[in-house]
Amino acid sequence: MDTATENQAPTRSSGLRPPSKIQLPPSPSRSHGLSELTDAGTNSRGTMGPPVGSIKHKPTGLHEPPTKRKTLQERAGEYPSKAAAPPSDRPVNGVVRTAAANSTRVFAASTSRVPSANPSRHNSVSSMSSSVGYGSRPQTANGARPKSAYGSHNRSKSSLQGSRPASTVPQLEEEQRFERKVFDTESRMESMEREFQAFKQKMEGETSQASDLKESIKMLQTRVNELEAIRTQLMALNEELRSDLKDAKNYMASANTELETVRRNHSFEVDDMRRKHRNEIDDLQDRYRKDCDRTRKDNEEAADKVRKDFEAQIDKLLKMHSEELAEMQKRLKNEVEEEQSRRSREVQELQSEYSLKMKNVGLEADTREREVQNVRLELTTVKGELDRERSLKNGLQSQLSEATTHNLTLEASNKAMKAKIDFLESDSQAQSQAFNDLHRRMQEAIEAAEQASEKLRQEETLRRKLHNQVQELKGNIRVMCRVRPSYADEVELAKIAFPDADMDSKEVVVQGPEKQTALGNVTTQNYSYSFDHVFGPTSQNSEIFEEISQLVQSALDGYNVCIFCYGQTGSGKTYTMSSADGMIPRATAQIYAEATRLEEKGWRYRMEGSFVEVYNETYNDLLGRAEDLDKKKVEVRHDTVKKSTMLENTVSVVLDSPSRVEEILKTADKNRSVAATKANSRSSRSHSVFILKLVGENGITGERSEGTLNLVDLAGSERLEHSKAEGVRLKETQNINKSLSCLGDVINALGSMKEGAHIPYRNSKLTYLLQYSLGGNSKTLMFVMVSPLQAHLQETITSLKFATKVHNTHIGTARKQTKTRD
Ligand SMILES: Nc1ncnc2c1ncn2[C@@H]1O[C@H](COP(=O)(O)OP(=O)(O)OP(=O)(O)O)[C@@H](O)[C@H]1O
Repeated sequence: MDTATENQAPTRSSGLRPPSKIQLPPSPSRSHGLSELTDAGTNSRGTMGPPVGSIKHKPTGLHEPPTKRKTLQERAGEYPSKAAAPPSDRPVNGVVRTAAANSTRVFAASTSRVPSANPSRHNSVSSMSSSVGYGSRPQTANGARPKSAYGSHNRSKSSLQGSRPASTVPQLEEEQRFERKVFDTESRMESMEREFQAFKQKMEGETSQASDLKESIKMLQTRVNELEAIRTQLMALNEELRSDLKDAKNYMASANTELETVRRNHSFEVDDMRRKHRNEIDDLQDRYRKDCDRTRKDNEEAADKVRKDFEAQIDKLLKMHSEELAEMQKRLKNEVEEEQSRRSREVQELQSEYSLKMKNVGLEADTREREVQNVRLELTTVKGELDRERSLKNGLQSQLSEATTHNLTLEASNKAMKAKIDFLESDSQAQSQAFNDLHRRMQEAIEAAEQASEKLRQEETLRRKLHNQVQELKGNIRVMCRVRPSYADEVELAKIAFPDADMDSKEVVVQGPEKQTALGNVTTQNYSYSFDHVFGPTSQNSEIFEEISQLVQSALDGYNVCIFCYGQTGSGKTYTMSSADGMIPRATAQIYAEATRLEEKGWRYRMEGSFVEVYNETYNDLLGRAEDLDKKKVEVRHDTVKKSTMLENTVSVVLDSPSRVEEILKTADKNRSVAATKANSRSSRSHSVFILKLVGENGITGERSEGTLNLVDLAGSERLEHSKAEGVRLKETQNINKSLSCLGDVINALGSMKEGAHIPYRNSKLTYLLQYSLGGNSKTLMFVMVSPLQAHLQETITSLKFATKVHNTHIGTARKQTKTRD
């Protein structure tokens, strides 16, 4: 309601000076007439937010009611326009109606009320209204106010009742009082006028503020418009950016596709390179090994031959020489002896003859002298005979000188013989010189052979290193798959394909079971798996061994190696592992051969084999007595420092010949078959672990290596719900499943291993036993065995999934357990 309407009401009812003269300035905070502006201000704030402090309610100096004030319109309706007020349910109007109904009474009360020292604004307006209300009374002299109006007011009642005139004097008093009151009222009106002027000024100030506000609202609206324009621009920009983003996303997607293609190509290339590299390394190794063997053999043969030739030649020469010498000496000696004896015999004969003749001559001379005495005549005859005798003596003397000459000749020939002996002896020196020469050359040949051996030793060390690098390149956990052949009576076969059998042989595709779709169509799904190698049904154990022989070599080189066969019952685990030409006999045969070969390089190996089974989460010694099975407590101890495992209460066999392995396998088989009478086919229900400890020492280089080869034939992996086992079988199956799942957990944990992460080895006896043969310090190979039967299809798919999980696991680098002697 506008102020005009507000001011008309009292005029109509009272006839006093119309309060319409009082131009109530609009005030947003105090006046009801300004409530619209206030509302507008509030609205503008509501839409624009709090723009300026000027919009805040300012204290006016007037007292404000603690409660919500009535609008001017409401106030106007209180008295004069009560009849015109539209009926309304609103509480304000109700108040207005109540006020209108009691207006007479209210105004009467107001006249007697002294302006409060602390009037509310309501009161101030009331007082203004009351003045108006008071003025509205009929200006009669008697002031005949409705009695009820006074009577209804307690406070007024007492004062007015007591002063009510009963005659003219009191009427005069009443008029005087009335005039006084009129005077009071006028003076109050004046003061109110002043107050109103002040108020008006204030309101004008407020109005200017409001116009400022409007100005600022306008500015704000302009700003809003600007902002709106900016928003539109931004929206457009946003659109552009969005389309750019879309383009970028498209570009990213195409780039990603390209990248993916490039990456795939790259990975193909890397795979190809790796494969090529591996093949080259294998070829090189083979060639190198063959070359080494050939060189070594050639060297050895050449050295042997030369040595033997020399020795034979020397022996022969020495023999010939000594024989010849002995013979010549013997001959010479005989000749000399013979000649000497003959000469001495001759000299003796001549001497004896001469002495005899001299004796005879002396006797004859005696006889002659006696005869001279007797027969002087015969003296001349005797003299002639004497001359003859003298010439004979000369002849004999010449014979003696001849014999002496002959003796001298013999001596000369003896000397010549001696010279010949000397000569022969000097020839022997030449020969011994030749012998020395030969010896020296032989020494040189031996030295060369030793150098070649040393080179071979160095190359063996290099080979070990290269071998390990190759193994590391292949990864420390490898997974291979083998599908066993079917038998004649096995007719319902699963569809298993080997797409790359002619190339790498790494993939196997299994056609899944038939499924019916919602539309009733029967569909099948192909499951493709990829491993390090896939062996088809025609593969032989020898081919399998070719793939693992390098791991066996690693065990000799000082690594822990674990090879295990995983798969359901009847899939070929035992056939692969422990049959007559399975991995265990082949591995031990290779180890023997290799250990023997390494002997010439200074290595001496000690091999010890144990065979244990894990049945129902208990260890059993398969090399002990059959009756001790399930009774004797086998303990597994770990040396955490040396990172090795010891078995207590088990028989360990020193393997000093390949035939010992056969014995071990037979004993284990016998023990298991004895136990099988108690719990069906024991081999299918337990894990068997063949443990071969290899300790090598090199006397030349001082190296020492300790490796372990674990060959594990796991229990059948069929699922519980599929096996429908009960009783003992149920317990067996539960234990098998638990240990197999623990094995998976351990491999999983090793794959995702962070430094110091917990590996749950202790969760099963199997993983506890293999603690140091799985993981960082070992090389692991898993064979997943597959049955070709359709009936086993689900188990086959489960096994292949498990194997894929293992295949995707990367286990840290293996460490060699090699020590160097102090
Ligand atoms: N590659 C193969 N070539 C020929 N015969 C095989 C082959 N693999 C397995 N067999 C035969 O299949 C049968 C089951 O094999 P095997 O006993 O090795 O299975 P398994 O997985 O060890 O079973 P279990 O878990 O019961 O010990 C045997 O008769 C075995 O001779």
